[in-house]
Amino acid sequence: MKKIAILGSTGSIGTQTLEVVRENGDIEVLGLAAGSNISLLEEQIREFQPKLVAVWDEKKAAELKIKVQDLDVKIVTGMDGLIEVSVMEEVEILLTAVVGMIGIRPTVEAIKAGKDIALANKETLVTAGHIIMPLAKEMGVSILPVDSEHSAIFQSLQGNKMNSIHKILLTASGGPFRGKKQEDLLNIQVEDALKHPNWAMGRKITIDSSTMVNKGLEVIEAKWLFGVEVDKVQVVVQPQSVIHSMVEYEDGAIIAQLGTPDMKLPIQYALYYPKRRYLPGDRLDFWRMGKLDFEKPDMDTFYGLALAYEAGRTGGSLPTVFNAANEMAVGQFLNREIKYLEIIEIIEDCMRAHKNIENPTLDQILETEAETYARIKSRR
Ligand SMILES: NC(=O)C1=CN([C@@H]2O[C@H](COP(=O)(O)OP(=O)(O)OC[C@H]3O[C@@H](n4cnc5c(N)ncnc54)[C@H](OP(=O)(O)O)[C@@H]3O)[C@@H](O)[C@H]2O)C=CC1
Ligand SMILES: CC(=O)[C@@H](O)[C@H](O)COP(=O)(O)O
Ligand SMILES: [Mn+2]
Repeated sequence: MKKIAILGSTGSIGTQTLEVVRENGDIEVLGLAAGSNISLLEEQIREFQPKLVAVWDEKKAAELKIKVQDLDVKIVTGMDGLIEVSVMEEVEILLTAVVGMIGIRPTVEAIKAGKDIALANKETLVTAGHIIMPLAKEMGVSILPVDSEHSAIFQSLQGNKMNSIHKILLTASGGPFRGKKQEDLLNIQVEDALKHPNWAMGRKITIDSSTMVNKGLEVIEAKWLFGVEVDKVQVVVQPQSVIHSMVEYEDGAIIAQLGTPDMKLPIQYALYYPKRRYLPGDRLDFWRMGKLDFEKPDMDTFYGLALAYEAGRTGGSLPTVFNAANEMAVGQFLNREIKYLEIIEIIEDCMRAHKNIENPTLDQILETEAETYARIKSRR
């Protein structure tokens, strides 16, 4: 039995991970963590019987304790709780699927404790990749990508350890507003932005896909996972989301991973790497698929992507500003406090105001996050 813990078990990736666990039957879930959805957590506890469960919200944790008092499970709270789950002694792989840079400290502590990381939580790598990747190397642990594009790149790199990457071709759906111009986006409502053309995902990443900030975060994520400069990562809009990403080698050969849009494949690949296992679900049918399209991203309209390249190229604390500003601005948009186009205006404003720190420590990253939040709050 493989032993895992999951941060963000009640979310889109977390629940799909538990489906993979259920379908395979040979993975033991020792720890779970979530924010506040205790009704789903109770169901998960009853089905998977973890030893330790972290709930961010203290009141909800107290309610959950009462609900599961008939079971042998310890409930912990807050950041200490998240970390306790992340470093559980018997856990081999920690799947990180919390949303946002809240995942940094648990991920760092898990690596220090020698756990392999199946990483969906891209914001952690975007902001702290310069700490996480060398630490993982030092500790001899693997960072296994779960994000679909990075899993595709990782799969396309298998058997090519001796060959250097000429270019990464990172595919993008283009989101629900592909082909639109700034003036078309003036009155976009939350419901419009939450309609992703191909993927069913959590709310924050769905908004990020619509602004193409998701692709920007993924460019920086690729920089850290695959050790390439951001300018070697070319974004290719592939509206059908059939080609999940590609690697071009020095001889011009391009190797890609294709499939239906189903996150269970990258999740399962990360959990069983390097083995492939049977996965139920739809297969690509080339006779019925229709045509595949390819486009250049419109970085004038979706200039959050251009800002991400700038942040990734500059490095230091600027990617933290890019990410933190986006996290808060997306939250405000989802709460209907700001207009859609303000998301990117806020990111740019925060980036322009920031004095970059070249090689920030963990504390400096968290201070930069707090300063960015304070700047955004002072706008109103
Ligand atoms: N969904 C997808 O298909 C993909 C997602 N990703 C990445 O994976 C990550 C998760 O995304 P997704 O599953 O869509 O997000 P969701 O919003 O669906 O889920 C987020 C999860 O994190 C939990 N959570 C939130 N805040 C805290 C906290 N403070 N402490 C503990 N748990 C917390 C939530 O708990 P609760 O429900 O109780 O609030 C929930 O379990 C993101 O970084 C995203 O970018 C990457 C590729 C694809
Ligand atoms: C499923 C996944 O990995 C998401 O990050 C997805 O790729 C979002 O799609 P776009 O950002 O390309 O619209
Ligand atoms: Mn992705």
